[in-house]
Amino acid sequence: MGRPIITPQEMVAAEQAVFKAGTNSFDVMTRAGTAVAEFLHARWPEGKVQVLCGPGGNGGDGFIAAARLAKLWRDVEVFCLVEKSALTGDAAKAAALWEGEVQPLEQALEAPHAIVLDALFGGGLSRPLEGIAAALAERGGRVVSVDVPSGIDGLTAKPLGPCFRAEGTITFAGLRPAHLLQPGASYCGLVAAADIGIPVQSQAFENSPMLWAGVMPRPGEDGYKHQRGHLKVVSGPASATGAARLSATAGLRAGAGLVTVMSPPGAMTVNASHLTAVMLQVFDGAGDLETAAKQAQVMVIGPAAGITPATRANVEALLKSNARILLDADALTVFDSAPASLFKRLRPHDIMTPHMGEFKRLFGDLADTAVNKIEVARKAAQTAGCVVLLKGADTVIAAPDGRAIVNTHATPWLATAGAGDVLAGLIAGFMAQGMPTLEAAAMGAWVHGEAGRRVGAGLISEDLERHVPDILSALHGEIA
Ligand SMILES: NC(=O)C1=CN([C@@H]2O[C@H](COP(=O)(O)OP(=O)(O)OC[C@H]3O[C@@H](n4cnc5c(N)ncnc54)[C@H](O)[C@@H]3O)[C@@H](O)[C@H]2O)[C@@H](O)CC1
Ligand SMILES: [K+]
Repeated sequence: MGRPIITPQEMVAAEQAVFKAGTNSFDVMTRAGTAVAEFLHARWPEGKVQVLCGPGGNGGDGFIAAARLAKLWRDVEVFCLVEKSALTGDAAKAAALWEGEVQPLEQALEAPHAIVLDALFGGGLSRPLEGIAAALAERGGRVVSVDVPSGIDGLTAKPLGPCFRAEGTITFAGLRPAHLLQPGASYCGLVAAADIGIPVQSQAFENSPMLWAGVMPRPGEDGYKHQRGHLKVVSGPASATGAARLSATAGLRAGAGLVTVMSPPGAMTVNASHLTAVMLQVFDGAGDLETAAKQAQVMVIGPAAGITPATRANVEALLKSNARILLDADALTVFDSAPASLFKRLRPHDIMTPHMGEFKRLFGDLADTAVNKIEVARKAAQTAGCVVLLKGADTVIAAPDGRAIVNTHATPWLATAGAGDVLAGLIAGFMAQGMPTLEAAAMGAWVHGEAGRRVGAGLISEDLERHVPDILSALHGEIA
């Protein structure tokens, strides 16, 4: 299914439910600590391990991991923020399993080691690290963290103050927002989620082909192009046509049967001189677009459309048609003074794909008031009444019904002119073939990220579409 995302608070509730039903909480901690040791030992197999234990459950996992690592013949030293005798509950039971010495945390600063196991605090931390814990966080070195890097708020994905920067993080049951959202994710390194027998339910998932492979569009053996959907992309004026063509070509690569660029009369020549498989149709005003939308499954408007009253009228006309609409860039910005007039027209199967700048123009301070980016996108989707894909290193896609998908399958090289136009085209191309909007957006973000990774350094947006056939072939289990 892809890994579920739960908040630290939801994790506590899930644990409590399982404990209430009779599962022994120390058995669960034992599974957690054992998973920690195995994660560390498998990926960092050599060198002395310095285990830093906090006063609560996170420290408990650390003691169990230390005992297990010693059984695996690892050289281990344990340091604790509090006296062993001050530990209570499961953490005290865990500490009792560690037969070696427990040194005060201060002594860890100078002690020789190769790898640090950071078991100071979990994702529920609510105040900044102080004193020796803060000094250890700032020391650097090779760190493996339990649950989250200590000092990071698992819910908001923000550092509370000084925090550890890990090469790897092992958490339990599902992922926390901090493992995927920035800036927290950049402190986590490689993230594993161990099954410790706590079932979790969530409406938020890490993007993975497993989420949408079942509804991936695929042409039938006896299919023809008209069954694969018609996508139409609205072009800007003569001096700004490239963005629409990037979207259109990506839509064709995504598999839409027919793709048409809708061109203003003055841009026909320049569009015609650059298009081959993509078709071209003239439009002169909003009425023409509304008519054209009757012969389309999906319309894309926004890439270089122009921040003009005409663009606004075009969007309003398209939203009267039965086609699903993808709104990007200028099609969003033209509503910055009257977002409600856009929101009342949008339907649950439409989609907008803003970056943070465009988002803030439409949704104001929502981006700063919601607890994290997943909630930001969720609230925006509810407010706008359509699917919202909020771009970034951590792209969040949310539907009005509360489902959310976080895509981190990407590369910073994608932060370049035109990459968003390609993303819009891919999503619209999948939608044109009948894929539900949320899943089409998740697949679009994933394929886009994978294409970006395959190009790597030096990427320009024109490079992306060439990689789409191999990526789709692999997703369909065919040899490219
Ligand atoms: N039985 C369970 O509940 C399980 C818990 N697990 C582990 O337990 C962790 C959660 O345990 P806890 O809820 O005890 O949380 P923590 O282990 O993060 O410890 C919180 C404790 O630290 C104190 N504290 C908070 N901020 C501090 C600061 N800046 N300086 C000094 N002290 C501070 C708090 O007052 C509280 O006593 C998870 O992260 C996970 O590693 C796992 O073992 C799975 C099972
Ligand atoms: K930790």
